[in-house]
Amino acid sequence: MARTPLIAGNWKMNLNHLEAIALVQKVAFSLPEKYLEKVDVAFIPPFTDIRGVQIVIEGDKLGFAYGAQDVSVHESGAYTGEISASMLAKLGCTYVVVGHSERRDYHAETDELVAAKAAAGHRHGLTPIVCVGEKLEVREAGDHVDFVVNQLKGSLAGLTTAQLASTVIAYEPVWAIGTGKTASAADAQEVCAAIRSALAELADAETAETMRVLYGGSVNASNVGELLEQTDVDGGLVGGASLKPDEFAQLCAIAAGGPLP
Ligand SMILES: O=C[C@H](O)COP(=O)(O)O
Repeated sequence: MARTPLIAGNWKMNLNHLEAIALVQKVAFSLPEKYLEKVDVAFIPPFTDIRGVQIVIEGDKLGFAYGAQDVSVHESGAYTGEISASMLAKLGCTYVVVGHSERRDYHAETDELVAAKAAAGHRHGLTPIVCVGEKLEVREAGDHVDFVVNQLKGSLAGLTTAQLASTVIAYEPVWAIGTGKTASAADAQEVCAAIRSALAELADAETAETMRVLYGGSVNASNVGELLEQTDVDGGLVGGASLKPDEFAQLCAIAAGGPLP
């Protein structure tokens, strides 16, 4: 089954709304539209940038998707500082990232909360990008596959097969995030394959074959090609390199099968 690769640029807490518009325009200028027939490209900006990103993408009819970095489990009400899935859907978001390791670490997010956020996204037609990944000590102990599979099962608990079918998984080893240390392509493949097997148990083999499993952690234009050659790696959740428009455009072009001219 051929899965269209997805490259999602997670800007984290970078770029104000004016810088956001400029970055999307620069990527659009550098990346000819024909590449978007072979790769799905999404921007995941801070909440305050989403409206601007929507306006430039819709106004210029750009073939990009966009989404948010987090979502509330609640529908509405007295939850100061939170953003609901219905608000994101109304802004035209396709994706919402849930369970990023920075949320798990700095905001004590549990698997249970991550699963509830994924469910909240699904209630409003958003595609959750559910992040999982082990810390260095877990990998050094050789427990990374078991750890990630358990974390995955907890973070998807309660989702139906239909919801799983429209969920994206991102494997991000924590030790590779923002460190310049990428997992080797073989390491990424090992865990992404284990994730797909677990998805086959949670849903069924056919559904698991259609689901996209991304790798994240120091992905750049130089290593994305080898990562995407792996059978079970279907794209990248890109942090630092997504803030550099020329590099991000090149990275997307490589994911589409050929570098920019
Ligand atoms: O969400 C993106 C990841 O945390 C990867 O970030 P990075 O590419 O800066 O390592």
